[in-house]
Amino acid sequence: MKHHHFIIISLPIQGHINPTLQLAKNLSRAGARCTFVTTVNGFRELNDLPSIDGLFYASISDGNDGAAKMDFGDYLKQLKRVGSENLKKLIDKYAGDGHPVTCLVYTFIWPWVAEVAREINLPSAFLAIQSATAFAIYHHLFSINNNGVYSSTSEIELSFPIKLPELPLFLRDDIPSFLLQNDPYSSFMIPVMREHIQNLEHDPNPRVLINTFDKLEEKSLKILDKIGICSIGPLVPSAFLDGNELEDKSFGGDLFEKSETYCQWLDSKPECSVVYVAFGSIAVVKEEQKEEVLQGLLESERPFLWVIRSSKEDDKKKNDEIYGLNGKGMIVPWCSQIEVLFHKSIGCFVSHCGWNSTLESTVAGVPLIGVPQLSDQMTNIKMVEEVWGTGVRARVEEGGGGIVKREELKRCLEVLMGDGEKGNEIRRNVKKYRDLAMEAVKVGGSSHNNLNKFLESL
Ligand SMILES: O=c1ccn([C@@H]2O[C@H](COP(=O)(O)OP(=O)(O)O[C@H]3O[C@H](CO)[C@@H](O)[C@H](O)[C@H]3O)[C@@H](O)[C@H]2O)c(=O)[nH]1
Repeated sequence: MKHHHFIIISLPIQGHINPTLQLAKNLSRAGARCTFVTTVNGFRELNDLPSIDGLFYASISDGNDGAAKMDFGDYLKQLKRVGSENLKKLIDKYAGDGHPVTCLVYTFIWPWVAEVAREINLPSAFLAIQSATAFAIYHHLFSINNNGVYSSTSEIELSFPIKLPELPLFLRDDIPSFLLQNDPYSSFMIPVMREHIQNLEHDPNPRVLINTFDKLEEKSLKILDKIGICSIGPLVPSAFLDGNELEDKSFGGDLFEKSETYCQWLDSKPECSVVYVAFGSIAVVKEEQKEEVLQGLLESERPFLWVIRSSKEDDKKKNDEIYGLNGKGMIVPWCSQIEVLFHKSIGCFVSHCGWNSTLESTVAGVPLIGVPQLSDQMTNIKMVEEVWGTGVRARVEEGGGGIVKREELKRCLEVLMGDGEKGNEIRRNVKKYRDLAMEAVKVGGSSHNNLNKFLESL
């Protein structure tokens, strides 16, 4: 194999860092040199960075090293302006040090990295860290070649349902929320996604690596064939895929401090009895929603482990005081989610359905109850419920302010953890997709082969 040096670049957001860093680990293990890059400010926050031969770390300034509060739209413009100059300097530095960079890999929000690569004559690859289905929707709306409705402007009202070959019909509630003009993120996410898709369309040799696997999203991947997509997922620590307990047991690069106390508590619970609840690293869950979840969990009388983000020990104590759990459940500020999902006591995952959480529950074989909050989470739960049959979406009542009520959560828990036929069917599907995920990543599997083909193509 040619000696590669990849720069792999990610925003310091947990849902972006985890798959990106995992790809860097996988490429390093395959013999390449990889430098994982994020912003100066983000880099300071990262804990437990993995130490692996061939894996290095660096940061570039985005012009906001003091992390001053900024409008996100303005921040993205600054990131492009300052970040592209600093990225070029970093690449020059490595050339001078005798480690010339051979490929730039970038994730969501960094579309301009492809332009930097073109300018200095390097290949680049886009690492898509959401589902192929969400990506197929972006492609449908933004593609110039397909005359997408958002390809030149976002002023046009979308009409529903959105039809994509061989996929279910997508209604307003099923597409990534920032594609709707009244969404608070739409004004900057729509231009960014347009830039991503159209950059790939203008590239004579586009390369897209996506964190999914063929058998999970065959039909969505087929739609994306023309932009050089190949599935290389699930990107999760290898110990959970090959059963080698000794190495690679966590993503590393945590932005939040993990609690240490929950493992023993989980060990004390019967198999498949615990409800794990977590809403990822971005969504701010409304107090009213938290109260409904809490009451639903308490009334369902099942033990639960709930992540309520907070980095301070004080806040953790406060949580316990506020919620008065009396040992019925446990609230932690952060945990190693992948380890929790693989714990034998976990019976179901109440999730916002971020793409990483959705994939991790698939690999761990844990059924999902979706309480989507924003972004691609709506699309993910639609696929979970209607295509894969690996979970259910908790419904909100009309006029209910978008809040899932306690009765609905109890109903879903009964479906997934009770012994009815629907629950049995969901558990069978979960097992099927877990096995297919394991097949995809093993030597000779589709994701394993695709990563090798990518390396050979450079
Ligand atoms: O206590 C916790 C909670 C979460 N995680 C990890 O944090 C990541 C969370 O990622 P994800 O489930 O994708 O949620 P977000 O962090 O909210 O991710 C954002 O980014 C994703 C990728 O673009 C999108 O799919 C989501 O909708 C978006 O909210 C996962 O790897 C989890 O294992 C932990 O390790 N410990």
